[in-house]
Amino acid sequence: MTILTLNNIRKSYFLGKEEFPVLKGIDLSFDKGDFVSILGESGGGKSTLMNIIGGLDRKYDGEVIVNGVKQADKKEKSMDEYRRDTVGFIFQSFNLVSYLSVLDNVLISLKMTNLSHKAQIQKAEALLKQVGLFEHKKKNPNQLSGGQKQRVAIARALANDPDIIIADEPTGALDSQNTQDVLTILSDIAKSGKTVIVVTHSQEVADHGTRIVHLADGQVTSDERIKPAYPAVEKARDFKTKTLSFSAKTRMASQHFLHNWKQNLMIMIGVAIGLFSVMFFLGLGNGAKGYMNKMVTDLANPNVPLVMKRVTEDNNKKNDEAMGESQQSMIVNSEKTAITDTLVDKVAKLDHVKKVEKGFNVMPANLEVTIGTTKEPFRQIQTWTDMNTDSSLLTGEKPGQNEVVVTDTFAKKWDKSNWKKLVGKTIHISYKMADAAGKEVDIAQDLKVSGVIKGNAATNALTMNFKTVSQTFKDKGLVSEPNYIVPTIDDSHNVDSVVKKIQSLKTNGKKDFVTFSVGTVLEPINTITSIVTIVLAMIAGISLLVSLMMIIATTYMSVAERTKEIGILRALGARKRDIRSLFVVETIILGLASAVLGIIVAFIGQVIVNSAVSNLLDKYSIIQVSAGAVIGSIIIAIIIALFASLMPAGKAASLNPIEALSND
Ligand SMILES: Nc1ncnc2c1ncn2[C@@H]1O[C@H](COP(=O)(O)OP(=O)(O)OP(=O)(O)O)[C@@H](O)[C@H]1O
Repeated sequence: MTILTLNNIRKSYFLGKEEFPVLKGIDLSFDKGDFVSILGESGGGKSTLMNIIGGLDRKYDGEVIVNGVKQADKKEKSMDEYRRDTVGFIFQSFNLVSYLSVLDNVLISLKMTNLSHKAQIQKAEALLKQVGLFEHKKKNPNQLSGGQKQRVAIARALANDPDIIIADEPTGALDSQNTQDVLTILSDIAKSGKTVIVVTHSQEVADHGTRIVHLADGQVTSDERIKPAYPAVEKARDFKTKTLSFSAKTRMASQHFLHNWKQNLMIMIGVAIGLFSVMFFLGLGNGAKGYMNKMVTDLANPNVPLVMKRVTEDNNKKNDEAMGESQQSMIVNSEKTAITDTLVDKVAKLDHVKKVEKGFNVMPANLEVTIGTTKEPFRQIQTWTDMNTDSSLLTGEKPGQNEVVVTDTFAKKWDKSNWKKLVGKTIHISYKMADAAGKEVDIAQDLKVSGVIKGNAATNALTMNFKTVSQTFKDKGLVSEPNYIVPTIDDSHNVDSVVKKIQSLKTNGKKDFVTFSVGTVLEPINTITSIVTIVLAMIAGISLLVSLMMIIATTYMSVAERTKEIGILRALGARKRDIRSLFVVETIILGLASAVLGIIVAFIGQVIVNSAVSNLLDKYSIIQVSAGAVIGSIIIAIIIALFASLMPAGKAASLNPIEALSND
């Protein structure tokens, strides 16, 4: 019963335009249960013919008819399917995959079937029993003798239960005992109804078969039957072949990754250093920004902007320019800067404004504080509002009615060591203010010290509550309306929008207010920190480019080293894209492993640095690696790996299987 027919097969190789005909019209047919030896002189075209029969070579003229079906389109896909389904290869040099165990080598073929994982293992073990190697299933090919290797290769060729077994000099590398063993197995295969086609130089091998075909100079010179073909056995296959599954490819890729662990570890360290540095610098930027923000917001509440009367006549002036003029005018408490209740209401009615506090900030002439023999000039009188935070108090409390908060400079001048005792004492304050008409008014009052804040040479202020100041001014006939107000905003996210609204409030077409918030101070700090952080992270990121090159180079090297393996996989029926994904998946595993290593090192580094500088920064964590940076580095690692694998994996996929198999 014919399984394979070759009709007028012709094949030439070309060197430039010169044609070298190798097969010059081969007509042969092969029966089921036949053990055919193809004998011939070296260079006669035997291997070329085998490559055509095995579906590795598509560039020939003539017809190959398998099971009555002509190989018509000779497309890559149908040839892959043909190799997977119909033929099994046995090579002179065994061609086992070195990093896979004996069992896994047999399983490669079975991974291209729809058998369950368990059934695949059972079948692989049964095949290994059949060739007498079950006990060696866990060994690696390099732990086997030549004869044993060839028996593994036979088990692998039989795994898909193919109709045709093609063996190219299967005993060429074996001693006589192993040759006998292999020939017996091949005969048994033929007896099981399969067609065995063996290319050989050896008459001994040829005599073992049922038929000998002589090939010389690209033609069949004799076709001799020694014995009848073994009877065909009709046995339906209980599974189907299919393409290599993704999980099988991932498993193979991870097996190679582990096999090559030393080289991979080096690359991983390289990539991890890059990722670690990027994460570390971003973390430092985060921490530094957080620390500076904390410092500033500890001093002043960011949710409470300062609102002053806009005094400039020019509506187009930007807020920051207009503010200078308002601050100048505030020094003397004039009607120009007074914020009337109507204006206060306008702000209070805005959305997200919880409450509005009134405040004063003035710079009276001859402002002086006396207690006992201690006399100290001050610069400003300001009022305590929500802008001040309780944490700014070194001791004591915020000022109540007829109370005042002084600076530690003053308190220490009074008593260097017991300065805190100033709280509760009464101090005498005197200063001069000009009234609306410009006439000087003398003010003198005794107030109780309620607390002490850190002195600030620039402001050097006495802090009272609004009512205390306003009442004093009212009693003296001075402007008693606040010269600034502080709205408290419900949520920090709304500060910007409320501030913008306040800046655009108008009376009779003229803008009412200018504003100042800590947020505006923080903005440039944050911008600069972000820029510095990004620049540092980018510099660190350059090492990632180096890693990229490193991965590309090593993957190319790996493709070169594994050329033979690629040929074997193609011969077993793996598609181009399976080869590509093997390399891509392995590089992605490498990228992910590097990211994990980088992340672990970054977190260890974070703990070490943070605890080292903890005392300097008041227990603040200066390195703060964010979840975003962690996720980002995983993504970067995957992108680098993907990018690095594209070209080498493409090269691997496009290798010609015949050339790959003949690679030494
Ligand atoms: N890729 C190729 N390009 C050009 N010529 C080739 C190529 N492959 C094989 N040939 C030539 O084709 C002829 C047949 O080679 P082939 O390998 O089929 O011979 P063979 O009978 O298998 O020889 P051997 O017994 O030594 O393996 C040889 O002359 C060889 O030089």
